[in-house]
Amino acid sequence: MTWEEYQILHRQALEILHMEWPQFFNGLQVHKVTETWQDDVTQIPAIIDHTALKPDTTAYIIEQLCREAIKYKFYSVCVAPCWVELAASILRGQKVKVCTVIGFPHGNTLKQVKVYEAAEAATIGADELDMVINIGALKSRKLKLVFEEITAVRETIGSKPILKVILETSTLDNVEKIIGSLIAIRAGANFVKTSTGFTGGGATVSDVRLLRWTVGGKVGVKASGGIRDLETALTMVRAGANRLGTSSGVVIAREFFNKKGASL
Ligand SMILES: O=C[C@H](O)COP(=O)(O)O
Repeated sequence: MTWEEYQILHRQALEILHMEWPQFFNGLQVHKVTETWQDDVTQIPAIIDHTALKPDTTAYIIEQLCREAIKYKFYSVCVAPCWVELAASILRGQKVKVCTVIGFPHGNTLKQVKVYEAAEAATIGADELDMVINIGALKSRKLKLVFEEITAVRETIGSKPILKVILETSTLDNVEKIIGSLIAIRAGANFVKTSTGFTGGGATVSDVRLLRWTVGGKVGVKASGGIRDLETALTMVRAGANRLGTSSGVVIAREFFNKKGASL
């Protein structure tokens, strides 16, 4: 997609937001969209959320995930809520953060359930929460519902835990991706994130670029789902990602350190 094509989609998204929900624009500061994005690609492991979210993940896998995160200096481990306490206890005193998921993977549970899950997760040690947006509501243009859910989570957890909103981009058209991102920013999200890795498609370069163009430089973009090697990781960062979610972190980190000729 070219910059000109993007701008047409951005205008369409704003028109839909205005039509469906005029109050959305009260106080909204639409940032000046910048065409280019550059980030530091020299520290790939340090922006990886080292992820194990499969239903059959065991305590042993979580312990191993935490050990790997310390060894390769990943940003965080991303685990299901039931493993937050264990991960937090292993990582106490370490730089590696604990990230968990809310309303995962489908995003179609009740708002109250997401709020409760987020509050509990933060209490037991989660530093970062990756919350799945209500995809069906977004596609039905029930935009207030989408917004209220993210706002409710943000207000409940307070300002400290990092809140990432998973859009599940492979299920959305481009205008929906822009609308979802604008709502997420307005509701206080710190990041927009492409995918759960559980519903078919994962991160694509064009989606990452589109999200970066939409959120500007102050909000993060996490690319996730299907990132299996260093080249893909680098491509995502060049497109605008400043965080990567992947269950292939060790493969990517080994490639990275081999290439740099650095020892751990
Ligand atoms: O949130 C991150 C994803 O679940 C990771 O997906 P992946 O297993 O395709 O790397």
